Amino acid sequence: MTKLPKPPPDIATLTKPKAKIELMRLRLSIEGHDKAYYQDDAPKISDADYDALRRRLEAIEQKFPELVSASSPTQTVGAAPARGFAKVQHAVPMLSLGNAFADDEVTEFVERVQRFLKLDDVPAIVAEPKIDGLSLSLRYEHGELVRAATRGDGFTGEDVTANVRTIVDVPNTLKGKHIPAACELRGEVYMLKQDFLALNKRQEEAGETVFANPRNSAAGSLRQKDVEVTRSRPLKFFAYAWGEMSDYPMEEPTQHKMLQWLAHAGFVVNPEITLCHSVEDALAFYRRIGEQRASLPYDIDGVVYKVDRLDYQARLGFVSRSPRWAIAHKFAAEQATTVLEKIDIQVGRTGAMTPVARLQPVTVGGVVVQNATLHNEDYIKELDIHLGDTVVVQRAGDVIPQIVSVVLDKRPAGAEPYHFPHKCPVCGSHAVREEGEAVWRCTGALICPAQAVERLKHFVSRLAFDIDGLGEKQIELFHERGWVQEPADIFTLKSRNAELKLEQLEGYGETSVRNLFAAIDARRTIELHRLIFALGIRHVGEGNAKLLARHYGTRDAFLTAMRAAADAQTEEGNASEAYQDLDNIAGIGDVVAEAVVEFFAEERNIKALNALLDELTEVLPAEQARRDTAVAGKIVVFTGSLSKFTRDEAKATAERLGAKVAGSVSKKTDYVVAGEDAGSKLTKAKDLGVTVLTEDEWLALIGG
Ligand SMILES: NC(=O)c1ccc[n+]([C@@H]2O[C@H](COP(=O)([O-])OP(=O)(O)OC[C@H]3O[C@@H](n4cnc5c(N)ncnc54)[C@H](O)[C@@H]3O)[C@@H](O)[C@H]2O)c1
Ligand SMILES: [Zn+2]
Repeated sequence: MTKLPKPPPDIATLTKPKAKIELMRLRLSIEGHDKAYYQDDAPKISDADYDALRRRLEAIEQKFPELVSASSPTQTVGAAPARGFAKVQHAVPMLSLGNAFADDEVTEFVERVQRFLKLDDVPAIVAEPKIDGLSLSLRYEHGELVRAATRGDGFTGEDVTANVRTIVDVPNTLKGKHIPAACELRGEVYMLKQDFLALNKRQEEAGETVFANPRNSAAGSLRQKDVEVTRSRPLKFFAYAWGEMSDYPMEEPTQHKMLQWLAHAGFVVNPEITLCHSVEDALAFYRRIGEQRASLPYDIDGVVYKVDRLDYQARLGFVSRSPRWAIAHKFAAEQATTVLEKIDIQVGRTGAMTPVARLQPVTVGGVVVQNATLHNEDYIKELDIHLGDTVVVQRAGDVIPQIVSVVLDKRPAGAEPYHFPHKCPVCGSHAVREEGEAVWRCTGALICPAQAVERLKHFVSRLAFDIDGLGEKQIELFHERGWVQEPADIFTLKSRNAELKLEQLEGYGETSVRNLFAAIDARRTIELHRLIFALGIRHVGEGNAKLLARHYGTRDAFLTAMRAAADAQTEEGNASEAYQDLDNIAGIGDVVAEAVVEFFAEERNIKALNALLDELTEVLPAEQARRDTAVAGKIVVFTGSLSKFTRDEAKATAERLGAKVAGSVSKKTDYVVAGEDAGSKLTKAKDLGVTVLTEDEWLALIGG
């Protein structure tokens, strides 16, 4: 018996108010996933899970038709064109397809067509593999390609003409005699599985985006702002449809004849496409292609059946978002069962701990799977996973394999439930899970090897230690060589250089090494807020670091208070005076205060911090914000390009004089200081009636 996660409430018993709420929730969720999928080419859930959300939405809307609105996902297609692309209006909309999952839904589709057309016999039906890519419309005028557009929201797509000209399968000029004066020819851009794997490997090595599956990789590659990037990606194209046709290139056109014409005109048409004369034929095609699925060189996610005769298609027409003359018969998610041997915790670059199931290798849809994601602690609890369980693994839509359920009957006697570790497996620091969050995070910000590179990069960044000549690249190199593991190591490079010999590194010489050491030495004196920010404590950005520095004033006052708060921390929480004092700082909330205390409660961090402090000569006390200036207590926004001072300088000065510098304009803003080419912030300031100052006026105001 298979245990399914979270059975949703039964639709039959759903009341209207409850339905309304659930519809709202489903719509928001679907819209979010649509954006991730169509605009960002990076889905967050599997297609099967997404389809389940849609099906539930449809079922509820069917029960309460009065709750269907025009903006419901059941009435719309895809997502609006993304910013950064010119928009193209489709002469004939590009729609979606209705879905069938079971055989009898296909039978019903054909019966519906027959009833609509009043036909006694089953009409001829073209069965086509449903290519898992993205659809593209190509406009030809007098046989020449003039414009290429993505589907977008069905009515308006993105102009990708320049990119499409790099695709070999798309002819620039149509061949043959019967070329319509104007036509929009359509089909699917896709990527071969092997090309997708090779591309991902290259991307991974270069530290670039890795795609979840060939579809996203095709979409991401086509929708590039830089044509050269698209050119470097191996995109392919199958033609299977059209939009506007000024006239048809044949008498009594049919889907099948049109496909042949597309092939003559110079397109690649899928070789598996078959003309069927009965539902049985169509289903046999579905099964045959389903068996071949894993060995086909490209991904397909089902079969599309289309009524062959175009005059029938025209009579059948459309319902909201899809044609009545076609339907997509989807393949079920690919699943298999196997044994979960153990669960490993992977620690990400910012300390997030992700559980990964190690499985006995199993083939799922033609691919060997040994690892599957378990997302987080709650997911494991919900599925009630025990080590040694037999589990159902799914590779739906080819996202990372997931475990969807446990086969309880096969649970070995004495199998232990899994307890999520409260310690980082990489560095041993304690882990915390913040309220309202699903992830556990390692608190060893300063010392955890899994986080080291990210943390060290942060440590030397512009608003932290800002060491000349020590940027992200150098940090990566020094860390890789084992020379710098934690911040203090940066300051001992010089004393270890007899051994390290930095001057022998490629690109370094005596002078650059001398300069680097001088730059490091210069930072042995550092402002308190930079030191606090550099520690990389969760939720402590530049602003919070400044609040803390100003409140405590000196290094010693700060450290003493933090140690006191951390020492007084108990299982039940934080009740100490030191904690209350921290929590009461204006602008510092519970979340920040707790994160700070967690950092100081980890001995390993304290050790690393002390090692760092030993290397520093002086931590400069925070400058107290002044209260006696013209701008004390005022909220200021700087915008446009400033010529008299840099943005950082302007900010530092303003803050020293007691002003608060904000990033965006609101009713609370007192002054907007606008440089050249100030844009929307300036407009907004004018709209809200906020005082706008030039750079000179600002300087006059602060007496500078
Ligand atoms: N995982 C997610 O978060 C997420 C989010 C949104 C959509 N999706 C997935 O996207 C799909 C829904 O998107 P959709 O609205 O594009 O519908 P669809 O993919 O179900 O069907 C329409 C599309 O099929 C394609 N197609 C491929 N071969 C075809 C052929 N031979 N003839 C006609 N069309 C063909 C066309 O591009 C067409 O636009 C579902 O599979 C869904 O699971 C997933
Ligand atoms: Zn760790």
